[in-house]
Amino acid sequence: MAQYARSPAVAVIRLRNPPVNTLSFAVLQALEDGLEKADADPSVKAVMICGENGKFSAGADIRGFSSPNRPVKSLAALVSLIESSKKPVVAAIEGIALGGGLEVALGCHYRVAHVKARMGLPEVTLGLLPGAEGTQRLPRLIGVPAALDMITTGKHIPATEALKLGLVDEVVEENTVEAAIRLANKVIGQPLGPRRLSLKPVPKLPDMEAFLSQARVRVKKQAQGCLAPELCFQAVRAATQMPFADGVRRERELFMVLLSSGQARALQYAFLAERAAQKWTTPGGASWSSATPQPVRSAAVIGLGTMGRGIVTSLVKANIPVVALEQDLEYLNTGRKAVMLLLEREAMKMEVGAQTLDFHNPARLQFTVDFDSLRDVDLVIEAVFENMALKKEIFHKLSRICKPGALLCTNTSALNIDEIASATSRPQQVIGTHFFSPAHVMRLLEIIYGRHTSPTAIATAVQLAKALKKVGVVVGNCFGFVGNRMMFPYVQQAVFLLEEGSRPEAVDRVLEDFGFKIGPFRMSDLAGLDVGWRSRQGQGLTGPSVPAGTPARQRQGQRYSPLPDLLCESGRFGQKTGKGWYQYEKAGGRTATPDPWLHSLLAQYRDTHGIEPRFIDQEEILERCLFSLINEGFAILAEGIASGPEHLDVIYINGYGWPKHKGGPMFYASTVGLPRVLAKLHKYSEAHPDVPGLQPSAFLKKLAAVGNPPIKEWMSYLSQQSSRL
Ligand SMILES: CCCCCCCC/C=C\C/C=C/C(=O)SCCNC(=O)CCNC(=O)[C@H](O)C(C)(C)COP(=O)(O)OP(=O)(O)OC[C@H]1O[C@@H](n2cnc3c(N)ncnc32)[C@H](O)[C@@H]1OP(=O)(O)O
Repeated sequence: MAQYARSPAVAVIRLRNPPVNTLSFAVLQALEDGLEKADADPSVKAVMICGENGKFSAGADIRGFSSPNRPVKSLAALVSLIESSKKPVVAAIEGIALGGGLEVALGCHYRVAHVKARMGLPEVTLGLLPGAEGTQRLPRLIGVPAALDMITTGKHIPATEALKLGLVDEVVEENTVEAAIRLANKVIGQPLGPRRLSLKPVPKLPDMEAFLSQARVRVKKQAQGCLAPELCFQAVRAATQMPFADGVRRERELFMVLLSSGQARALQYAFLAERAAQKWTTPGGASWSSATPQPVRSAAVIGLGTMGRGIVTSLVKANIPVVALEQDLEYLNTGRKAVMLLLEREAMKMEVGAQTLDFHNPARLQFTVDFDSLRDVDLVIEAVFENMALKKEIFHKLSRICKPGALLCTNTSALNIDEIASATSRPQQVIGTHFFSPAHVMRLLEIIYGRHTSPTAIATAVQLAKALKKVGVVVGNCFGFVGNRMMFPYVQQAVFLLEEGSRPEAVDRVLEDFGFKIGPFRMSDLAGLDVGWRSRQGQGLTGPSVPAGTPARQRQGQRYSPLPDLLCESGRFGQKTGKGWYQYEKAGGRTATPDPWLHSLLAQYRDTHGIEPRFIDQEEILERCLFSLINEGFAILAEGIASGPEHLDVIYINGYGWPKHKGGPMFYASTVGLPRVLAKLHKYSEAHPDVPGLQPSAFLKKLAAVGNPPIKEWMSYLSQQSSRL
């Protein structure tokens, strides 16, 4: 757990807890034992602390925070013990020093970092604050503005920046441990008082009060309903107002508030859910543990519309050479200009000193209208618009042109992967890669395997997601896959609520107050109402293919709302036309204003269809929208489309603006309590029997019958009893 060695006057304590040297009880105990041993040995003149396997430490064990057997051993006491050592202690930081790991380093008298190391106090992203005196030591070391920035954002900073801030004393390109031992030998006998951060004053600012009050406004704005950033701010402010010991007491009080909060539980769950979702499996038995990805050394993107441009940008940023293809020169030139603009913006955003984007080099980025240029690429991503016939034509061509091992990806948000694959002679290499707009910004990549997709193809797509710095979530093939399939009932409820008496701005407000970045109507306006309209036309739900005599508000015996179709028929496609569920300052405008035209359309519509409008309260809006989405999630799990609730939550947090501090829809359901979700769905489905999305799924009923089992146990109920579902 921590190895003790000598070199010769320097005691070397190596933290050892693979894979990232988290500070378990055993590690803390071993560290304490090592310090005592070094203290007791007169031949030891200095101590050096480093981590096993090129990593200092990722901090406290996140799984431990929610465990009833949480270690009682205080990390803060150990950090104080390090600081009070009479022999100089040097930290050798390789890889990462995060959270409690960095706090240990702050207790040391000197810090040496490898040039590739990263440091940070990411506790805020887990709903916590640096509770081992980090909020008191860091401002004393690097000043309040920089400390506040690190602590309230949780960002990781590279060693070079840490050196500039004064967080580390030395940055080395070679052996960090040797450099730290050298430094330890050098400082033997030097006074330690000035190196003990708890004894230092917090550096003054010309007007600390003014700085803090502006910073507080900024922190609050960025927090978007999250409690931890505000409490992190309060802890750092305490450092500016109180002596060290009092500041530590304040830090501890604030830490305890956060530790017991639901937000911290949700954020810690979200961290672990993201890791769990990387461990994909399919019902056919393919799995992350046995599948090997193919290398992707070059890629092609077909179609340079909004999605294609973002995908090209993403690939270039990941240093993967790209061939970008369009159907003709006019589209190609428009696409090329747009891609270059995106890349120039991205290059400007890149860290100073980071590798530059090499996008002017034709060997890295080539534009073409010639399909033959795709002959040698390792992977193709087709990103043309959602039209099955067109996609099949392209895949047929690809299967003739591309080299035998090439992975063929389709960027689609709903279309059937098997049907697309059927146009090729190699369906095992066809896979869905559903990017989210803007594709070079959004973290989510939904990876959809078809009936014939090989495990290698899945593993390669997952590897690609990693290379693009995205979260790849592997899911099965069904209409809308996971994200959009769960979104349909949610948006449907939002529209039904309008029919019954609500307004877009009322529905959006409730969901935005809940924490969504954007409510369903503002989201539809942003995405373009015509997208859904085309899809409904394709499904025969609206347009000339609807049989004469079909009731306006019914399709196949189920409730249907033609309201979105009516808007599209009046040319209201959302932001792009300046009018949708809201009005905008101009076509392409972004400021949504409630629209009296729409309000009178709603009034007329209700008159026409004999609907008596009623007041709909916030609770009903929230429950009908969220619980119908969650209900679909349970159906998806029961069908084996996703292998666990974590997958659904990761998709919603990273692709649909679900508030991370509420853990994702399935986690949220577990916090509400499954019996309560079920009871509400029963209530609403009795009131609206013609809405299948409100009828509780069999899996939800099964789980709720047990009570409210922990989310990590849900899938075990399914495998035991799936035959009866
Ligand atoms: C009376 C109450 C007393 C309570 C006592 C509490 C005292 C509290 C005092 C101080 C507060 C200190 C708090 C903390 O330190 S919180 C932790 C802060 N650290 C982090 O947030 C780091 C999180 N980890 C990461 O960012 C990354 O994992 C990474 C950069 C370290 C590595 O990234 P990558 O190489 O991409 O690998 P993975 O992310 O896949 O991780 C590999 C593996 O490691 C697991 N893991 C990583 N960090 C932790 C961790 N801190 N705790 C537990 N597990 C961790 C990760 O889950 C992966 O494992 P897998 O899920 O099994 O695959």
